[in-house]
Amino acid sequence: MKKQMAPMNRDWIATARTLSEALPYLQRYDDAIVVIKLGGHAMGNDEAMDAFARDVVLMRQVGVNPVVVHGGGPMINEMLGKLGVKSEFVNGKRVTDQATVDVVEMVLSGQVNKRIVQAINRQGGRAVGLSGKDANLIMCEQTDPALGLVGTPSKIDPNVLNALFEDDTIPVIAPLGAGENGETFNINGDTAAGAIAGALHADRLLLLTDVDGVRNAEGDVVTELTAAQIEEMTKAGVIAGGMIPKTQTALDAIEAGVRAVVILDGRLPNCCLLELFTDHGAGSLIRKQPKGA
Ligand SMILES: Nc1ncnc2c1ncn2[C@@H]1O[C@H](COP(=O)(O)OP(=O)(O)O)[C@@H](O)[C@H]1O
Ligand SMILES: CC(=O)N[C@@H](CCC(=O)OP(=O)(O)O)C(=O)O
Repeated sequence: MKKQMAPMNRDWIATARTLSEALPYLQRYDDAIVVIKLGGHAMGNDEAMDAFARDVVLMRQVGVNPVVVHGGGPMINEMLGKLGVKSEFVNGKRVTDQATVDVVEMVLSGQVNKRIVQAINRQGGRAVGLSGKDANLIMCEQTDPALGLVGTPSKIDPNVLNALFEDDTIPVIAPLGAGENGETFNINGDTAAGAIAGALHADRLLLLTDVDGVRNAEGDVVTELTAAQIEEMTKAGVIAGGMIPKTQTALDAIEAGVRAVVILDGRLPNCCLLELFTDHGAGSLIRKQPKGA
């Protein structure tokens, strides 16, 4: 039985000096599913990666089922540059031909995925890396012929994830998907995370990025955003660039049954724990509004 996540009544991160001191304050969040999208810009040095991995392991220890979906745009750019392959983005998506997708798969599934898996395992967790191609996790359709091998998830089979949860294992997913005709599709990391969270009816989707939340025209972070506000701010150009697919992913995920989505700064130490286990949370929260709100 899935339990509802309740906020903690005390800010144990601020008050507890050690983990053992903090543990009695933690409720058990049995079977809550939290999908965390770690963007390439939010991935820091080895120390920051270890801190992220510790957060993920601690989540598992208190009974949450974390699922990590990662990006790696800057790492793909670096490798494409080294190989002399030119690349361009249209509406936040990389135009992807066969040579590009080969590099994307090598970098995401090989390099970035294994770095995260190893970091979690070094912190005492049990992580397994996979991409959307494994066990037909993400089947894709072509998003737009003009973008080439960019995919939109058309069918998610979460069985492999449920088996991993049962086995106390943390899935780490690279955003690539399989096509009906054997193609490998490149999926935007936010889109892949939203689709996985939707299929799992996750309790939370955390989109970790390089800003502390969605900012309004005055530059202040909006702590809770409605669909109407997102629409208005996007029309006004206040939500722009990479924040457009993120807020759109959030709205789609809520529609698909995710309880809440939070856009927050992944570079902040303990950002996931601050968001999940403190009263004040972090970043910008988007959740289903009651009818008529
Ligand atoms: N209203 C807004 N609030 C916050 N950031 C915004 C806003 N509009 C545009 N942005 C931009 O969106 C960026 C995050 O998107 P992106 O660079 O694609 O993130 P990531 O690489 O983490 O997926 C921010 O760094 C910021 O420059
Ligand atoms: C289709 C598309 O654009 N795919 C992305 C996949 C990686 C990604 O999303 O990385 P970040 O989360 O770090 O931006 C790309 O090729 O860069």
